[in-house]
Amino acid sequence: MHEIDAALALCSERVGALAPVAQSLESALGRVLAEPASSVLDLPPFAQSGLDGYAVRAADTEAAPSSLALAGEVPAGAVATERLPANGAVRVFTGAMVPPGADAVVAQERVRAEPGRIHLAAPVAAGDGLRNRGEELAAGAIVCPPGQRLHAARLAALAAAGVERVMVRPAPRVAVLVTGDEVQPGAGETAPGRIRDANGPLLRGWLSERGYPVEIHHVADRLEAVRAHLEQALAEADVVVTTGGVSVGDYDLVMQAAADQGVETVFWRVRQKPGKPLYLGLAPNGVPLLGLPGNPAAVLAGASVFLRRLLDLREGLAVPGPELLGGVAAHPVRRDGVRDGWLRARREAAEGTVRLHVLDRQASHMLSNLGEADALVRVPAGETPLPAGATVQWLPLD
Ligand SMILES: Nc1nc2c(c(=O)[nH]1)N[C@H]1C(S)=C(S)[C@@H](COP(=O)(O)OP(=O)(O)OC[C@H]3O[C@@H](n4cnc5c(N)ncnc54)[C@H](O)[C@@H]3O)O[C@H]1N2
Ligand code: MOO
Repeated sequence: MHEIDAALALCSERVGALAPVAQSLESALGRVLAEPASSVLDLPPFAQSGLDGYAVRAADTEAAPSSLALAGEVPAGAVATERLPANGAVRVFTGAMVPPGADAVVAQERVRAEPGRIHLAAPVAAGDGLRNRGEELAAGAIVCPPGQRLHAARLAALAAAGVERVMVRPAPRVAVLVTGDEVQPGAGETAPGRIRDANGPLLRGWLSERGYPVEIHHVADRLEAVRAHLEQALAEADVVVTTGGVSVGDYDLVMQAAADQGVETVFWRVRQKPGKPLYLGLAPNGVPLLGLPGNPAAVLAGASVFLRRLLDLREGLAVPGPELLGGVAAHPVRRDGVRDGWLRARREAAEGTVRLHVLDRQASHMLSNLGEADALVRVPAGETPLPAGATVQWLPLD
């Protein structure tokens, strides 16, 4: 049996990133950068005013008080072609090009203006109120290193730097095989001996929420059926996930079918609850196969922790998830003596930390506390309950 962190480390060792593709900036939202993205422009691209005011030559204001003749206006977006005359000032606005010869901008609140002239009570220092060309970044400098996910703010930084196309890893396509003859997909009356499918909707939703294309297949508990679906999934998807059929029962066929497809076992069984009989295989074409146990709570924890890691690795993320946050237990927490737990909890923001209220109904086949739960708390195995106030790690479920 593998420790959680050792199993995650095996994922990182064995699972590689997808080949990069070129994409327009607009379509790259949420993708991971595969190559450094460098600025096309000097930033700022020209000497700009940082204020609404007057562009001046600092030396002309040294003998305070001073009086300067107004020599025109440059609104933002216009080109300043005229050189600033001696003892002159040019009206400028925030973001406007500063005329050649000016080396400072004085805020309009600091001058007394009259038609054709401004009066300054105090000298202006060279550089005041100016944004110099290239002072933030020179053209060619790296704006974003590879391995970063392109969220909206990063896209904005790249857009400002004149970047139009980026090399990114494509969103992994995920195939999900929901196994189990007892599982009844879709609507209608539930037949005797059968249960409603929870894992299909869970994984479809979890993946869709995160922007991954997903296909769900329901597969009968027959070796030929599992084999056939697996063969197709491994050929067409970038990550394959199965639910059910990874334990020791006579109808637990996933690992057998995987071996028949030449899939190598990376690990089987992790010291965690839920989700002990978790399986990771690697197909000859590099596609990882994550075998999640059928119990829906094990699927939720398996997606939040292991599927998160696999997707991030396929996308070449520099620091692959899951990203565990810090918090404290709001109450004493009952725990397993042997296996670390992923417990469903309600979180509450409190004085610079997050208090986690671990909920009832934690068994692996139960999902009904998710009406309330919005966090998954990692609780280390232990003989005694974890005391209230103990530091814990947790993951948001939303
Ligand atoms: N003799 C042993 N039996 C079991 C062991 C063991 O070590 N020895 N481990 C238990 C643990 S822990 C888990 S977890 C389960 C995992 O078993 P499988 O991965 O083979 O999953 P299944 O048996 O197919 O299903 C488990 C459970 O989940 C229900 N299920 C399955 N699919 C769905 C679905 N799509 N939606 C809702 N519920 C689903 C299924 O009906 C079962 O109740 O094995 C234990 N057994
Ligand atoms: O590991 Mo299983 O998911 O505990 O019941």
